[in-house]
Amino acid sequence: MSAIARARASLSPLFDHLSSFLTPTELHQLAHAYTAPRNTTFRLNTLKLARQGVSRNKTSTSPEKAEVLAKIQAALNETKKRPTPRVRACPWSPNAFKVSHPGIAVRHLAGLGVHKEGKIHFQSWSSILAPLCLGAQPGWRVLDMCAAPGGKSMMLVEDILGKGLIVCNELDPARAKRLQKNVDTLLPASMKDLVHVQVSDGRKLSADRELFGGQLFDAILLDAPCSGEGIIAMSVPASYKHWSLAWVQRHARLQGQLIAASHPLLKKGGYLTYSTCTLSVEENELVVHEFLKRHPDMEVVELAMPLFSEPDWSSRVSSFGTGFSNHLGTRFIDDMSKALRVFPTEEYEGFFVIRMRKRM
Ligand SMILES: C[S@@+](CC[C@H](N)C(=O)[O-])C[C@H]1O[C@@H](n2cnc3c(N)ncnc32)[C@H](O)[C@@H]1O
Repeated sequence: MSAIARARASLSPLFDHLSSFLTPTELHQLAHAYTAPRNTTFRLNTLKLARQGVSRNKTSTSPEKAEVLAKIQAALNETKKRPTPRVRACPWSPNAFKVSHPGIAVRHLAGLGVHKEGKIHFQSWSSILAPLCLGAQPGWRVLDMCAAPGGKSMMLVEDILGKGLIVCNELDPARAKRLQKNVDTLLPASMKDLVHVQVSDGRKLSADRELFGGQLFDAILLDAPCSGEGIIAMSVPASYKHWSLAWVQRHARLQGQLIAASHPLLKKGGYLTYSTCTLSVEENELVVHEFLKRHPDMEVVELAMPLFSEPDWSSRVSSFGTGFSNHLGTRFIDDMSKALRVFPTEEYEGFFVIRMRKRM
């Protein structure tokens, strides 16, 4: 039996469930993605490059960036892998990269000085998309409702350019400690005051408003706990051993409660970005649909990256597609085609992200 056939056999309830919206070819590609090793990806942490706080695009050709990339390439040259692994740029971000060889894992590069100094952060390209799609601006107060271990929060700090506040909320105290460690490694001392880490249930935050001075937020990132269908790897049984329809439904309920709790915390005119690393419609479009039905003051808007204002954006990157307008007889309200669905491949984890705005 091939590895793909084995994946389909051992995850057959999942494949049956996904067959309500994936074609037979897509299901086959998904099984391939679950079995193939994923390329190691990372981003440059511009906060730790010399000209801290300058916008990420402006640093795209800085000498220090070239120096960091050269150090990583030198380490790759020393590996015995053939063909020699190369650092390759991401098509939609000047500071996201991958290593071209699937045999290079994070552990091969984690000991490098540039990593220990926080100049690079290992993060999936899909994860990098969510804060870019939120589009936080200098001076904003942003709530990251489910923040640990904090890769996305640290990118939000890059966006506010030294002014404003990022409240990083997390339920699990052990994961909040990992988040604090990332704050310590990835932020220069002068920027630590821009981040407030707190341990709290995101569903109860509106009752705890004094925790962050009682003020509302210009933007909220809800990167929700999910069933993780976009990050399954057959070589890591922990990534799929819990999966069941009940597991999907349990997460959908929690996601519905979290997104509802975000609403009273958002300013009028503020942005809410909802994301997951799962594929099920029940945890993505359906959660947003139910939320929008109950909150007519919210509307779906374009994702903040320039790529997504182009009419043909979903055909620009082969893994990218739009959100679904309907599913199993339910026609979703508002414009789900503005949402991004990322299909899992060797390069990308599966992901869903949508941006909404509270009307003025
Ligand atoms: C998808 S992960 C977040 C990843 C994170 N945004 C990042 O980029 O590093 C979801 C997180 O939500 C946390 N979580 C689960 N239930 C929660 C709740 N009720 N309130 C707040 N956080 C919760 C989990 O412990 C987990 O750390």
